[in-house]
Amino acid sequence: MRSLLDLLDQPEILSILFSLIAILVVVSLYRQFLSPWTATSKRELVLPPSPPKLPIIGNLHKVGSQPHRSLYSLAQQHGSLMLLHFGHVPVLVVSSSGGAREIMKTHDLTFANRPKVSNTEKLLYDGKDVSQAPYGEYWRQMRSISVLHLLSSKRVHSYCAVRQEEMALAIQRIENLCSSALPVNLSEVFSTVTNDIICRVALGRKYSEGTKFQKLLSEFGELLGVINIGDYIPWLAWISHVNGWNSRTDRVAKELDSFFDGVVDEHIDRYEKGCHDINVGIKTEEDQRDFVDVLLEIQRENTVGFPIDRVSIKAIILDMFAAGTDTTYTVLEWAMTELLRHPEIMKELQKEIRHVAGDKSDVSEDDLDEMHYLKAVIKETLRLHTPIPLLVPRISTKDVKINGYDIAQGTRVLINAWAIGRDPSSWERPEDFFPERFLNSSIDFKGHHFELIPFGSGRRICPGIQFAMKINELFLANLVHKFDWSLPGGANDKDLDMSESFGITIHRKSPLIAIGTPCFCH
Ligand code: HEM
Repeated sequence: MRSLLDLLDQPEILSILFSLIAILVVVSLYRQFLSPWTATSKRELVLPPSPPKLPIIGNLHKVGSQPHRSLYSLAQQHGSLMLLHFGHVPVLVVSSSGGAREIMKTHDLTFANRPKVSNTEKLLYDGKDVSQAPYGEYWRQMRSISVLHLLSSKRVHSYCAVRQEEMALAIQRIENLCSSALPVNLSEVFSTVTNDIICRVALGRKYSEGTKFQKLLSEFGELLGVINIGDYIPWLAWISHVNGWNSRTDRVAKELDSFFDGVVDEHIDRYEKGCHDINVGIKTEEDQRDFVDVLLEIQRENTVGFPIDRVSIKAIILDMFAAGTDTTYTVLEWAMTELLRHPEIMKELQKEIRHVAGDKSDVSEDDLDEMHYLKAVIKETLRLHTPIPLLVPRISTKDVKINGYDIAQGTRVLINAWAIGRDPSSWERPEDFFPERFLNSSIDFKGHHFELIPFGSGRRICPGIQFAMKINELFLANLVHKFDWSLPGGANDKDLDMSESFGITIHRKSPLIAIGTPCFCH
């Protein structure tokens, strides 16, 4: 003690001590008032559990090529609300129905925005479409135009004839193959039918370059699923140049853009020539125009209160294809896969459909209301094979507390709907394909039951649910009504390859090939 007092007597030592105290005061004031967390000091923040991270890349190495599966495994160890870091970017991963409710219901407004990533900026016209548009007036107007003129129940009902015609053509193609005892590439049939229906109602006609367009769309879906390292670690952005992702993204964006330019020009030409009635797509009593005609009219008459340019028109049409084709046909693909793996469920479904349809050779849309087992099969498919397993990412627009955890403004949110669909606290025998679970249950997929959210929920819920479901129900019903199905070469149904593709929408990695035998029971 004595020697300490002696030391304090020396003026140099005293001045060093005062400087140290001053530094400590400044640092603690900074931490209190100027650190990024303004409301609370970092010490008091309660953050969700996080797996250990590596320097620079954070947890990116844990994501892998099947993010819904790797994030599911991580959540088993770290919990259903888990904070990861992709490079320097915080990412909240939600894997429980309760957490999803917090994000998409309790705090829906806070999470109503989408994060900006370079792939979607390039591929989706820099957020001028509906799905990536920032939450606000532009998004509201674009979404309501799409709903009013394409996706509302009334509109969807008015395309009934288009669906029936396209389904009849597809069934005819299958019958031709079956009569020559040839296997049917069901994946291709499903994708063509969905694409043709959307083409006819949105663009007014089918396009002969349809196959090329379909290929482009599937490449587009794959690119949307790519994690671009530069979005998370900007100084590593050069990697996407070297590995070719950037040039591939640019090429796909350019080719799709020139396709849609052609479509818009064709519609403008037709309007200028005064041929409003040569539309071969939809013929409803009240309106013979297709969706592009409607968008061009809105542009000409400036009815939304702000100018809509050509880019907005192309973006909104692309959205309908991008969001509507792959997602819809993959449900058919996985439903038929599961039915082929479970012949007893296939038989039960055929029994219901053949009972309701009676002697009729085709199932009509009016028959569908009575087909409860069919609806259960589709729900079970959406639960186990959620088409967009991580939904479409959201971002928090302000600091918020979720289940007691502090979530900072700018945190990206991935909702693992695929994991929620197999959460044992919500589902018995979660890994089994068991449609009966829905027969006496009120659980639906329209965004109110957070155990089953394949279409999301809240303000940004998918507006295409009815559009997709009508196609899926009608086509699946007719397919199993008209044919008995088996695997080629007498393969065992349990051997069916179940590998998943890579991308934002998860479909089968290998196409679904099956043998159809026409059923003459009607
Ligand atoms: C089985 C078929 C489909 C599935 C599983 C599906 C799924 C989804 C999901 C998960 C979202 C994000 C929802 C959220 O953030 O909460 C979404 C958004 C969207 N979907 Fe779908 N979708 C399907 C069919 C369709 C169809 C047929 C269309 C139109 C033709 C469509 C148009 C859109 C649009 C425009 C958005 C963006 C909505 C917004 O951000 O406001 N979808 N969809």
